[in-house]
Amino acid sequence: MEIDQCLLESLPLGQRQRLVRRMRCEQIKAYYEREKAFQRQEGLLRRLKPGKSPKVRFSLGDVIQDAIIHHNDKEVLRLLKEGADPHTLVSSGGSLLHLCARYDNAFITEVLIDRGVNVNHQDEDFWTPMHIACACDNPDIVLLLVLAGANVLLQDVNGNIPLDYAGEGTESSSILLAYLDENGVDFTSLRQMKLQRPMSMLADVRQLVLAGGNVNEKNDEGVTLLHMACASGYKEVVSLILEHGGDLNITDDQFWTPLHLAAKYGQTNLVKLLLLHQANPNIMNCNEEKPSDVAASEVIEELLLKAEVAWEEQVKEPQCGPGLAQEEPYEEITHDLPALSSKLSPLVLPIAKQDSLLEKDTMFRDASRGLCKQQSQEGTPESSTVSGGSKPEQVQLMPPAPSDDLATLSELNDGSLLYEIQKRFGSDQIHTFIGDILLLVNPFKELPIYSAMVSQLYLSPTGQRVPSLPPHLFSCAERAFHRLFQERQPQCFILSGERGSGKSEASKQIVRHLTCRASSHRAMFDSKFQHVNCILEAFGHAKTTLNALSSCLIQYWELQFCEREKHVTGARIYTYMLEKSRLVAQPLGQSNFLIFSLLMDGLSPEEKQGLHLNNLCAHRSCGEEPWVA
Ligand SMILES: Nc1ncnc2c1ncn2[C@@H]1O[C@H](COP(=O)(O)OP(=O)(O)OP(=O)(O)O)[C@@H](O)[C@H]1O
Repeated sequence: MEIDQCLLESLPLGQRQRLVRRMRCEQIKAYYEREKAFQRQEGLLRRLKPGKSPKVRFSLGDVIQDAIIHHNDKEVLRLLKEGADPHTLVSSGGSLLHLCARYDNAFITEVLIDRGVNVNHQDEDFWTPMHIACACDNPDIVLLLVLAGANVLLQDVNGNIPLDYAGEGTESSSILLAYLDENGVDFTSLRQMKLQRPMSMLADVRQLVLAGGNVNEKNDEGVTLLHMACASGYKEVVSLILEHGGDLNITDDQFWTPLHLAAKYGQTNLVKLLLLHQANPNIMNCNEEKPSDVAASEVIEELLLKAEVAWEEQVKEPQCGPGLAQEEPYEEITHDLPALSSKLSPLVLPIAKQDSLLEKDTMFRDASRGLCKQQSQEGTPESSTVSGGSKPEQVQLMPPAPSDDLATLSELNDGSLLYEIQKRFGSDQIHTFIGDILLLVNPFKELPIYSAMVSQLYLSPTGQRVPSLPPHLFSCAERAFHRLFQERQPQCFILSGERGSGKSEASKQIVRHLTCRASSHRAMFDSKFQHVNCILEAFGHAKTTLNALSSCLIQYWELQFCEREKHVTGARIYTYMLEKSRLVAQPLGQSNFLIFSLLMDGLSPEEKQGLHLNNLCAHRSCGEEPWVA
């Protein structure tokens, strides 16, 4: 609408105003129409470009691993065509063939062999694909590898050949035995071959000694020849090193002595030999464990405990002379080493995690034994509530899975996240990492995953996640604990979720785990926390429609730590923001603070009478809800 300025000025004021208002309205209308048209155009463009939403991109190497694991063979072929490298290495240092062997993917095994992938590639633990195929008893893969010319005599880090992992009577072992037989390899020569490793180490050490070398030389991690020989059970090498000034009590960077390693790896005779040479059984490693704490068998543990006592006595009265050496001459102990736990067979874990699982398995046993010991020593009622009885605690922890950290999933959208969480929940995996955040789904049932023994398992010297253990609240507690010292900043946990989602339970577990760090005062802390929780729950919790024990207060816990020894030394609790209004008015279907119901349940009729609490219905502030104990 165009208006001549002179004409406008000549008009009376009222007319002028009306005209200008009309002009404005038309301008605004035009503006809205333009905007609408613009938005329509934008929407159309967006629909025409559906791929524009932000997406996480993974390398071809990552995607092909996932496709192999899930037997998505077409996808593997497509990725190889797109340029994915068939020689890609996986996290354990193994090849894609290792993955195929583990997940029984025969089709892709053939494809990779055709593409020239090294069938004898060894991962960090020197496992070849054949080792894995045998351990998982995947005979198709064993056969394909044999036909492809794989070397069936390659030894892993423990000197085991694939046949050592093939269960007796399995198809995999039959294939290998037939193959070895055809090639004229008998068991005597196999045994000789297994002896080669200690023999070559013995020859190397002899040469070193002859050349005047130092047998106590350490590598980058502080490990000496004696550590290696003890862990592997090479007795002659150990004897030779000891003859030439080997330091029995030398520690590596993690403060492990040769005795620790011999004990941990079940080398009974070496434990005995080292003790006879006066190895100190009381040295602690970085986890504050003595060799007896990491012993792989009861025989070893007994030997070490006896030696500890003898050592202490000798320190007190040096004239008594060496304990064990005088009492018993060295004799070989011929007993079977503890077999791999059934947890490792059938193999459900990436091979690189086997050793750490074995380690954890030993820890499970140690922790339960240690706990029983602790209970019998303490014998207090509080200590028995920590683990609930003298028999070893039941622990149910799942093996690590790709979905442990949802941030690493190749497909990230609402659907895939929900699917994974539901799947995990179905197998009682209530904890899941999403990057650094821990997601916890309330199971509404007791799971054996919060015991003191599990706490022990999650203790970590650095606060890093332990790859062989599944996501857990205790991992987060460990991280915070270590960051406290690394960053010298107070740490806090933000527990967020709707009513009844499990925040209070989670905070209790975190505090309980951190008290594991309280060293010798642990039982005292546990008992104090239980008492504090009773009081908090009584005065700060009430029944709501979603939660029979809903917290109506905000709590603030403060734990104090000793910096030098990294132990919890004290704890204080402040209670902030009590929902005081609940005292006089409760929402529909909810009750007052639990202390009232506890009073009603606990008081004798006389006491009730004294407090005029005879007729519950007479007290308006008690609400209509029945009392909850
Ligand atoms: N990790 C868990 N394992 C087993 N049961 C759990 C767990 N977490 C919570 N629960 C169950 O769910 C109930 C409610 O949990 P909790 O009181 O911790 O929730 P909340 O988030 O603190 O609720 P509110 O916000 O109402 O205080 C608990 O009484 C317990 O029965």
